Amino acid sequence: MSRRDAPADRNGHAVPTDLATEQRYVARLYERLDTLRVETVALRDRYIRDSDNTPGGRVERDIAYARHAASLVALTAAEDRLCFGRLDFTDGDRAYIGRMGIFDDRGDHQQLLMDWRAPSARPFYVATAAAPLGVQRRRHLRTRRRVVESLADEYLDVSDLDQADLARVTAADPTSDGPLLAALNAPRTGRMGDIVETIQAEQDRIIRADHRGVMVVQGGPGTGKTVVALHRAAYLLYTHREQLMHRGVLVVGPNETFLRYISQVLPSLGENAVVLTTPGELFPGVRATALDDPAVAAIKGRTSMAAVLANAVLDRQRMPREPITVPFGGAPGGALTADRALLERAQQRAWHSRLPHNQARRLFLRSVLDQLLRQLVERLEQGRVRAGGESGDRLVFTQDDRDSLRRELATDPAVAAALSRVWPALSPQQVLSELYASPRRLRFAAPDFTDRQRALLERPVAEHLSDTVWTVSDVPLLDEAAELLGDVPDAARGQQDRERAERTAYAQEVLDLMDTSPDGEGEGLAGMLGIVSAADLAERQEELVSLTSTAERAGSDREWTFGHVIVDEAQELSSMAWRVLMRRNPLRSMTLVGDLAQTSDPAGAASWQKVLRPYVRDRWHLEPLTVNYRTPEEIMAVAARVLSRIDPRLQAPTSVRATGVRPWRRAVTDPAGLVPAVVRAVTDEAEQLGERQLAVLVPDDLVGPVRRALATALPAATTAPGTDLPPQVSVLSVRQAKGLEFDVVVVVEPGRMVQASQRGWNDLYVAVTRATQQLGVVHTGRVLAELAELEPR
Ligand SMILES: Nc1ncnc2c1ncn2[C@@H]1O[C@H](COP(=O)(O)OP(=O)(O)OP(=O)(O)O)[C@@H](O)[C@H]1O
Repeated sequence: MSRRDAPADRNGHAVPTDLATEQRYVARLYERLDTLRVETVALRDRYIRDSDNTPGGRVERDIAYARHAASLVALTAAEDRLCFGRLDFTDGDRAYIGRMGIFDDRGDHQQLLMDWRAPSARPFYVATAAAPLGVQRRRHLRTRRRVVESLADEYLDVSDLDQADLARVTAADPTSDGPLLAALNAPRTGRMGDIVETIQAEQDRIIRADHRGVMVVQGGPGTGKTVVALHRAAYLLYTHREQLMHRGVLVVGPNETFLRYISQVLPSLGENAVVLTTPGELFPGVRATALDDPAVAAIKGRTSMAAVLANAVLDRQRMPREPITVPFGGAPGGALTADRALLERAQQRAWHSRLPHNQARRLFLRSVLDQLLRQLVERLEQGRVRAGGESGDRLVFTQDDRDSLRRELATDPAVAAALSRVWPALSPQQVLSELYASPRRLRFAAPDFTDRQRALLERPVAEHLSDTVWTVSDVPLLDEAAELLGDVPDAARGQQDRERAERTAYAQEVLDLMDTSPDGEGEGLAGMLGIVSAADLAERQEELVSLTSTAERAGSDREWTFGHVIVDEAQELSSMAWRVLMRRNPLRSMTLVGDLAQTSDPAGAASWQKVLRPYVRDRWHLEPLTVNYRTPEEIMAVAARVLSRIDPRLQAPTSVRATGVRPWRRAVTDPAGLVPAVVRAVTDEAEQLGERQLAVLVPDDLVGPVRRALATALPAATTAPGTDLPPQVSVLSVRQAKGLEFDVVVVVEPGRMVQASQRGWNDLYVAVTRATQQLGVVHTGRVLAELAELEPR
């Protein structure tokens, strides 16, 4: 394969005519994009103006609005670097590749631009000189604000070129980086960008793989796992749009900082039917960010917690030994009695149904009421008292009498109060917080745990349930409890929950209609949809779009199941968290990306096989990624030594580039001088930072002190620029830095990182692989042998 960086003459100078030709073509594409935008806005607005104000008309308008608004988002997203490639085939054909498909509106509606995800665009990513797939030349176009700035050509098949062309081709600029290296060397912005222009062949294979089944993408740091997973989401939504738009794609990332970091990738690819979430948000209504101590997290993450929760619910179905007095004014003596035998009969009936707790409760209560009614009738009969009649006559109850007595029993608040504690309606939050708060309940639910393990789970109950601080490890337990409890009856729900359920139901109906009724007939929905009045519709349109978006619906519905699930940093999830994700994706259509060598969570994975076997046995496949696009060779050599401490058999990924800059280390003799030394080192680096981003990665307990010291020394650099972007210099723990990258990284006290937990070497491996350009280490005491070769400063 031969590469040139610009259309060059014999001396390697750009050929202006090529640029001018491409500029003309690109201008035409933008002209068409502008027209499409104007047309879409007009269509969208016409629906608002012209639709009639009947319920059916309103539904049709809402749906059309949502559709056109989504198209507009995609058209707007395509603006930046709309066209970035061209393929010239040996048979004379030519295709331009870009962010979306665009067709001519004249003549035979020829395709002007091919979506990068289309099957015919594939050679742009995978054709090589050895397997050119009919491609003679691959051209990369670099554009900025609609202007073509440069071109880079690769000739895959030179056999048909004439002498002049061949001379041009071989006059490549040997110092040229090519589009991939140019992208990798560019300063980081604090947000991940898309890579549609430079997807590599091994990545393309993963992005376009069949969506059915479970695929695990295992690769070392910087091999593009995250970025590939996101492009795969965009590819799947394009290829299986009908199927996936409706159910949506779920992307799970380790924390909110990470989600912010990747948040622009899919919108820049024009895709919005994706729900981005963290493991702490998988249970609707709870947004957990707090972390348990590692020992507690390890216990909460075990599969055996599923049995503990089942027992905890069973505990709430246990019958009291002593009979219960049920006050009822209509009974002789003013009360009935529910003894153990009566209650156990009702319990058996409820268990027999195999329904979840809250649904089975209805059967339980029904059975108790039936038996109480029988008792009441018997006692009334035995009392031989007939209302208004003489004593001594036998009382005869008709079916109507019985029905009305039953109604009285069922609606009597005193009866309800007496029975409410026997098989109570429960929310997951109640079950879990009351379990943690009671050593007795814990003993019943976790008989196989040691006293110490149970003690680790103990926690006092908050004054109000809504004040409970849930941890990330609690979330799968809440979900598990919800599974065992079934729908929480309205009385046990909070106001917010109720509102959310209503909004979800509304949006779902609108969406169902989009699916099944193109002419917008929706008379059955008339009442419900009346909540969107014609008068305030204009202002509510945006809200409606978000209501009908997959994210809103799926985020508020625990039973929502996704068309495809992508998990990033998948090695960090506990066994209990996997159970939640599998429930959200019964089809088992999943892409899991991770690196077992980077596992730091105490409940995280040590083997993919172990994680997946319970759900898919061996029906999953592994795709390795082996090239590191982030970390230069010099830093990777350090990382490889750290990796060998985790497992000497593991192979670090190969860096795609070198920078010539050696990583450095600075030893601090007096531990009290550590923070000032970090400040000095970072200040030195900051002077040469320019536009670049720097991160200081520290042990957890140093986050506060180092952050404060740097905020004083470098106030401007450590303040977020007011936009959504992070500050130029950030101080993070390793856990917070997971999945992120920075131009320059300073690692503080690696020795302490290693000792901080059982997976300390994994943490250090993550820390030293975050930099795209330079790595420095500041340490007290003796340097770790693995870092001894860093250049002393
Ligand atoms: N084909 C590509 N073209 C341009 N940049 C790429 C390409 N592949 C990967 N990159 C870049 O390499 C960097 C690392 O990618 P990414 O964060 O996806 O790696 P990762 O495997 O998820 O890393 P980690 O395991 O450390 O989180 C990112 O900046 C990404 O944009």
